[in-house]
Amino acid sequence: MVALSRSCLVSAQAMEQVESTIFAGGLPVEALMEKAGLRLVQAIERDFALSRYSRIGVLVGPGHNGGDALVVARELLLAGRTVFAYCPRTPAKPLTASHLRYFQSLGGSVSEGEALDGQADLWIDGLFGFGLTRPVTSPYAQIIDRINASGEPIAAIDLPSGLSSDGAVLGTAIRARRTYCLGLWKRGLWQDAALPYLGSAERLDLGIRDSQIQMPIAEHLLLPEMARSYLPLSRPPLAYKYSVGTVLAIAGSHQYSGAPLLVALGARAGGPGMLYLAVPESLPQRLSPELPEAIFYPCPEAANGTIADLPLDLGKFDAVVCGPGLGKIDPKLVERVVGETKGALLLDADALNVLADGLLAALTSRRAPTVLTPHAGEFKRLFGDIDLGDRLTAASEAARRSGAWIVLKGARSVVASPEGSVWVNTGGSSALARGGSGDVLSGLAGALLAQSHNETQKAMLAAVWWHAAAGEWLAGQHTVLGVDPRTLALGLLPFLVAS
Ligand SMILES: NC(=O)C1=CN([C@@H]2O[C@H](COP(=O)(O)OP(=O)(O)OC[C@H]3O[C@@H](n4cnc5c(N)ncnc54)[C@H](O)[C@@H]3O)[C@@H](O)[C@H]2O)[C@@H](O)CC1
Ligand SMILES: [K+]
Repeated sequence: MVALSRSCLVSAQAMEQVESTIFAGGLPVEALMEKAGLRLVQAIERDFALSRYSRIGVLVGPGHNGGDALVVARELLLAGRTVFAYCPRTPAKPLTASHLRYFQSLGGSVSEGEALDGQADLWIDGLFGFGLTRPVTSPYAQIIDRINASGEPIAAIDLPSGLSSDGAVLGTAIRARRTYCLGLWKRGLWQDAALPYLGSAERLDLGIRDSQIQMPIAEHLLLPEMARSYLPLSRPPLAYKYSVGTVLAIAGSHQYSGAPLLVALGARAGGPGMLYLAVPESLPQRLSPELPEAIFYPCPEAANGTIADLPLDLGKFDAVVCGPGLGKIDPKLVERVVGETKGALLLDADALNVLADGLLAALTSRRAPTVLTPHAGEFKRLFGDIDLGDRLTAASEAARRSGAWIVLKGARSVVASPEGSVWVNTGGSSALARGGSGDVLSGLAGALLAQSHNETQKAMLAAVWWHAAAGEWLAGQHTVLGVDPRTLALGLLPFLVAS
């Protein structure tokens, strides 16, 4: 079991509660600040070859984030580095003020209003942490914009200043090279909106024990080691093809005649016992050479090249994937799929669009797990009144309303369970921002769902992690331009073997 402190995502308020538990337990705030500062110095020395920098500028804000920064500045000074503190306002918090005095007592130089340009070739951002409560204004906004514009690397303490701990960018924000989050992950760092500011992020452990995290935690990082531990799904020695998962994909149209192949290749990597494809009748002869193992249901076609009927029993599959490339299919067909599928049902792409209004009502009658995999556009059509500014809350609210699992795809995909848990994927690459990547995910997820006997959490967390991590891995080999959906699907298993 992964320690809660490693995976949990907290708001500023939750962090304050944890810190008050720590202080009430007897640790002085000064000690925690000193510990944070020393952890920061270690990490900064590890990540930045400090001897390469001629002048290190430490931005000191009015609160304890500034206090952390001054501990770092003092330790760098004592290590013989050329460092100065830039402190635009007298510190509001006494502890920060005393660290400023001590830094100066050691001969540390402090500057206030001078122009910043060219003053340093490495900046450490201690302006604001999780105490930021309103958009940054003068003089901080100008300082942030000038430092960003300088192009010099910035190491951010706890959060890039200007980013709220819930993820909203309040005005302007530091664009960090590296962000060192203290103690527990602040949830805002994992909203897509934070990505341009975060740089690469690391959590610095401050020795917070799970017992000190007393509030219920609903939001977690989808830690790679946790998702990886789910794969490959266990397979009993006495398996036979029908016992290890049967998955049906309902996909494709004349316009999107390749979608069924992408879904099937994604499913294949997931290792289902049987793979079935319900596609427009003109497609099988093109698809079957690539998919010798697939069993086809050729479906009558409508005038617009979409599936016009589904001549099959939808109740006999462990999992059904419906949506990729369906085009403007008759909504009644999707309603039939929702009504007649007895196993796990994953709805993606056009199945989501076509049912936008009627979908949610239809889902409530289902007993087996349902998974919706919208990207932001599909999400807006389905849940238009839910604000996507906070993707974690949005996915969770949609899951609660629909009673379905929600995979809100994006730079960092969010998985939300109907019971209220949320996971944010840590990986991902813009290499996957291509039509068809989602088809591969739907197929892979469907194959894992077919074998997971209602352990939907395992199947979905494994699928989302696997798909994104494989994409990153492949981008390393083919560049971000070279991960077309077919390369991705064919790379899923080689990635898993290598990881
Ligand atoms: N509380 C603690 O014991 C510890 C806190 N830590 C550090 O302290 C930070 C939290 O410290 P604080 O709660 O003092 O707050 P911050 O240092 O994050 O914010 C500074 C102060 O700025 C003020 N402020 C908020 N928004 C502003 C705005 N837009 N313009 C101007 N001023 C604004 C607030 O009054 C706040 O107290 C954490 O992010 C972390 O870096 C760590 O040292 C660990 C120990
Ligand atoms: K900061």
